[in-house]
Amino acid sequence: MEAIIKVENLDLFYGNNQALKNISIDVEKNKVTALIGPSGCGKSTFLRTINRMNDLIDNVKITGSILFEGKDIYKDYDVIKLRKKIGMVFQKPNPFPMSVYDNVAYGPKTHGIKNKKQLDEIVEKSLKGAALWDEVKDRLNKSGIGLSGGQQQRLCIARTLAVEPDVILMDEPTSALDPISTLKIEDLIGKLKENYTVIIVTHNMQQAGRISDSTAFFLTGEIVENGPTEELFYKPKDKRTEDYITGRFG
Ligand SMILES: Nc1ncnc2c1ncn2[C@@H]1O[C@H](COP(=O)(O)OP(=O)(O)OP(=O)(O)O)[C@@H](O)[C@H]1O
Repeated sequence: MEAIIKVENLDLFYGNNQALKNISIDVEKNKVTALIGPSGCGKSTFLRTINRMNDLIDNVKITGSILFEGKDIYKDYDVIKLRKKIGMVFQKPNPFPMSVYDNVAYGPKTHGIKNKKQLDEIVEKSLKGAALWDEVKDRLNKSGIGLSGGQQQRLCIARTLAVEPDVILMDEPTSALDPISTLKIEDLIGKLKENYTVIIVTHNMQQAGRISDSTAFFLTGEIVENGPTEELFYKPKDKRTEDYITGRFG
């Protein structure tokens, strides 16, 4: 297996409150890794450490290391460059209040691409990559906010793809969506892993089972167990994992 991200002995404190405890995990390239666990166990906090989103929060202290392609993201990386390589999709679709086209072209433009033909190509490729092109190709100049919730979330995925990341972090990307839109995003995630590495926080264990190759089970800031999704679901090594996946708590 090829690990694109290696997390070693990661601790994170919000003030005096330790939210992540000695997290170590290898994330495999071109796979989907799901992060599961009860509310407040640190899944989102962990996801945010991977593209340094916690840097924006006061009073956060992080020790240990996260290596991305062998480089320490807290020491050897410029944060803007890092976020270009490691993109993020949030729980609630958050398109910018601008046209569908401009939503997708925004990232490449900020990274210096000005040529209209090149931008057109990026927009089309990204919308196709997010399985949205056919639905919006005739309304590229209409507002992104006018799309349905599921389309908005795919637009946000297209926006992320437009800057050609290697890794896509997703924080409960379907929790605000109806079942049909959810299945579309799940199908899409299955396709995305051909070209990208996906790490997804989900509350929905069926979803983790359906879409992920590996799963990490978090509990009170620690990873109790992680490994191939089937093993974790059907042959958990730790009693706490078994209790959680069989619905005994959480
Ligand atoms: N900005 C913050 N400042 C202080 N404490 C925080 C902050 N964000 C999260 N926490 C705390 O860190 C712990 C982990 O929270 P986090 O949101 O990472 O958990 P989670 O597993 O993603 O939960 P959920 O599934 O409910 O989203 C919680 O105790 C939470 O209260």
